[in-house]
Amino acid sequence: MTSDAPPAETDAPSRTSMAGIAAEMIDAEAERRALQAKDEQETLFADDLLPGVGGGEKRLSLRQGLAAGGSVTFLTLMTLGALDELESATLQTLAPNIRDSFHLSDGAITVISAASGAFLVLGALPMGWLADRFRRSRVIGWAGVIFSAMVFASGLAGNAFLFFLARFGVGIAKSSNQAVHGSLLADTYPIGVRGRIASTNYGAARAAGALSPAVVGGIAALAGGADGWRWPYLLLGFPALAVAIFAFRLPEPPRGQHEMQSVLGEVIEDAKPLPISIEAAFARLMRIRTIKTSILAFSALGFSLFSSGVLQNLWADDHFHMSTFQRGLWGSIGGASILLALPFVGPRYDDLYHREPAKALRLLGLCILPTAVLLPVQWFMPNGVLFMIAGIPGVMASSVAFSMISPVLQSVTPYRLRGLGLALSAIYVFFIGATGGALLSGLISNAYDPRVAVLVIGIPASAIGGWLMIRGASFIRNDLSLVVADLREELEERDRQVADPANIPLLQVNNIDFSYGHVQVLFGVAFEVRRGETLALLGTNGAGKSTILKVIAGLGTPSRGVVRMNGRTMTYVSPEQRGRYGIHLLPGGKGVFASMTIRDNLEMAAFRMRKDTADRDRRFAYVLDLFPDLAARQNQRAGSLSGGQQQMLALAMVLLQDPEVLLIDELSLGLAPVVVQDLLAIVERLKRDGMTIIIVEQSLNIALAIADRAVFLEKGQVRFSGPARELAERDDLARAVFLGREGG
Ligand SMILES: Nc1ncnc2c1ncn2[C@@H]1O[C@H](COP(=O)(O)OP(=O)(O)OP(=O)(O)O)[C@@H](O)[C@H]1O
Repeated sequence: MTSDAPPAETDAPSRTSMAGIAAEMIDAEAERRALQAKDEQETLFADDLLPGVGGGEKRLSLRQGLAAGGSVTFLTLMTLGALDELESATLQTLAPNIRDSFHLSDGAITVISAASGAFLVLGALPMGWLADRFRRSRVIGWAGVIFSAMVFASGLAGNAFLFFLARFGVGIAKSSNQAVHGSLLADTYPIGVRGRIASTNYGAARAAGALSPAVVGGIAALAGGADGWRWPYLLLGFPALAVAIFAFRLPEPPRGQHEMQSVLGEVIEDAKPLPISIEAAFARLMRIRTIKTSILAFSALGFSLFSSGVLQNLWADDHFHMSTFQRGLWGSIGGASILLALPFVGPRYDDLYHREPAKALRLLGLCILPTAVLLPVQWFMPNGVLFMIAGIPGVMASSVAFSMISPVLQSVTPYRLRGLGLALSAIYVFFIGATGGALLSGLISNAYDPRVAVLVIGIPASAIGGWLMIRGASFIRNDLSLVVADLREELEERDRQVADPANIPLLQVNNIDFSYGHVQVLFGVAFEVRRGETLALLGTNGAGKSTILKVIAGLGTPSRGVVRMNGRTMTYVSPEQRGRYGIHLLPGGKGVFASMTIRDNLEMAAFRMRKDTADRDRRFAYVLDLFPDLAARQNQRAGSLSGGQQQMLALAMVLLQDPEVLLIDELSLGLAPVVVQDLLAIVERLKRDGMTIIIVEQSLNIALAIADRAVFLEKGQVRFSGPARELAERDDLARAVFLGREGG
């Protein structure tokens, strides 16, 4: 083997000066920024190519849209949503009766009713996860069954604790509404009617919420007595159960079918999607700028919207001495005005989205913004009637904007992540927005008065919410273009797999962009590895070699692009799950527990196999046979081993996992040549045993000695991909490796 001595000693003087190095770093960063800016600009398709946009798409009436997916899904989910809302208002109306029945304090009943909202947020994540993995009709059905059982249980609860537990169940089950319904609706009905479907659903829920106090109060009064409050719960449980049982039979449409139809003209079905890691999904979703800005906008809006009604009533009572009836009347007029406005916003949103999606989002921003001006006008009104009247336009406009949260998110969320995307928004909007806003309003209102609370929170919240929404509008074209690009890539890949099913790569990365915070370090990285192949990843310092290994292992979520194993998408699969599918990473640096013995290190690594002792023994035998040095000194402390031996132990620990794809970051770094030779011999043996290996190597010679193919990365981009020996002939690239080592 030849030496890796750098051939460019003559470059040394210019590089050794600090100023030279600093200038080089500044240049490199400027180049990276330019690349990042270009990357952000690059993906812009014409409007006509975006899903649900432009002349090629037929305009649909709501009736036509519902007919396309069968109206039964819409009606069932709308009924479930309305029953949820009816139930939500039940506790508010019956709170005094329940308090007396269980001999609770005002504080305790308030906590119990507020807790239901928090449980709703708790349930959103699991519901979203289930929605992205399993038949949504089944998830909705089970959630409905639990909901009705818990509603019955609320009515039957013998004491306050059992009542609290029942509320817990109700809250969790209700979160299906946020996370699962939106996902199923998006895939059942065409893109062009999403706005109208959302506004109709919202209207039905609001109407049910408005009717609830009368219905619930009426039933409780009819039943009479101290336990009269139980009857509304017991009666509500029956229709909820009936609709839930019906929901099991709802059809399950292919995920993303309408985007695919619109963009590709056909539907690609992933019959068995791999489980999605919540962390990875959230990381990806928050990289989509339309999602990030609109979730923040709706959360800001939630800060003022959810507590404004209570504060308004408190002020009307304290300041204008309005009676309960008067306040109730104005509340109903306000609610009715929202119901009257909803039939306009849905069609308008759909219409604008069809023509130019950015305009649809801007419309929502423009609905939110005026509240910032209307609030001070309202809260300085001289009398109660004017105060109530002036409150109507702002709440009406903000509420109709709020009703469009689902269509906005549905449009840009990758179809595999719809459930989790909606869950994410529920967490932000209901927990941070509603609960955070309520807490803050409560604090300020206690310290000063409701007017101060509204002005201090409401004005900035509406201004920020509106501004963010308008800002989000400028991102949507790019984000929809990325949806198009991803779908096209998926179709190409599907066609390739159908045409040549015997030749599906074991591992594939395509179009990978990755950023640390705002700093993008990978730009459209793509390569493949076939079964049994050894691929060397080479490149200059900081080119992104370790980062792409992390992306393959699931330790980093790309902001764009796809990772596939055996042709199946695993971009959002957790690192642990990838380990189960056979992807294992030997990271660079120290990978052993220094204070533990070799044996204990290995035992730790084999923890996952503790139940299957036969498998565990087989793997131990294999690994100890590969590393006789380690086998001979199993009781020695790992920290007392040489660097090379520690590297062997780290490798042994990974090999215990029985990897199908082994990712090695910097096998030879800092090790003596003789140790490197030993390690290479082991890699050769692994190759013979059929293992697929991706190895990051600084040394070109080592890479050439073991790799079948090589990929050369520079500044986050693939500069070369091909047989390893061809890379050796590329003088420019080979030199870059040496210079990179020198410079870094
Ligand atoms: N955790 C991190 N946070 C922020 N930036 C990071 C992080 N890790 C790496 N980077 C940056 O990302 C870029 C790619 O780093 P990476 O470690 O993947 O490169 P590499 O090709 O493996 O380099 P080297 O050979 O020097 O290890 C570099 O500019 C690096 O500074």
